[in-house]
Amino acid sequence: MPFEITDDPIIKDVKLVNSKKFDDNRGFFEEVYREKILEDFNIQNKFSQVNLSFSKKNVFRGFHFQLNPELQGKLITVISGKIIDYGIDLRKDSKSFKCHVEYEITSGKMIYIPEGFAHGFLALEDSYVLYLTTNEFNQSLDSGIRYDDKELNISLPDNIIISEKDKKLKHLNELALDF
Ligand SMILES: Cc1cn([C@H]2C[C@H](O)[C@@H](COP(=O)(O)OP(=O)(O)O[C@H]3O[C@@H](C)C(=O)[C@@H](O)[C@H]3O)O2)c(=O)[nH]c1=O
Repeated sequence: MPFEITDDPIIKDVKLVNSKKFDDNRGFFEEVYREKILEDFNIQNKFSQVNLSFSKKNVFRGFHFQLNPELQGKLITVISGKIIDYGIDLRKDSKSFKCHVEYEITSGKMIYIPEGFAHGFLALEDSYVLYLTTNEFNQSLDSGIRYDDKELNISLPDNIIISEKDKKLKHLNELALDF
């Protein structure tokens, strides 16, 4: 089995994936995506887009989500560097509504954040982050929550670097969600 896949203990739909790494004197090999195996573990396995971003140490991107009818589930990994990845459950009928997960992700580890979640990450080092999304990007449906919203119970360091766009995001209680 090329992957070890586990559920988050609280928010079961969030999955942690460890890839089997084949090291040899040339370097290493590992699989990033295999349709059938993801399906067996209830990870939505039809992805429409693959993204790569580079973030300098202390950059925070988030907390982002795409609105209906083009929600985005995300399968996230790190090519080099180290991030803390966050997923916030925004599904109104979920027992874990407004709860979040946070995991350190490095090369060889992946996290699946389902549709109906906001997503963000903090770069603990200069980091290349690669992620697949279940729907294509649609700027008119792009949305997000302010990084410092107290309701989220997520405390980020004071020295984070964020985009002008992310500084202007709204608080959770100002957003109309229909997930
Ligand atoms: C996300 C995205 C952005 N863009 C463009 C829009 C903009 O001009 C530029 C930078 O966009 P952003 O500032 O939104 O990039 P960024 O802050 O990295 O946004 C990403 O953050 C992480 C946490 C996610 O979960 C992603 O889904 C996405 O929202 O890239 C695309 O063309 N396609 C895309 O899929």
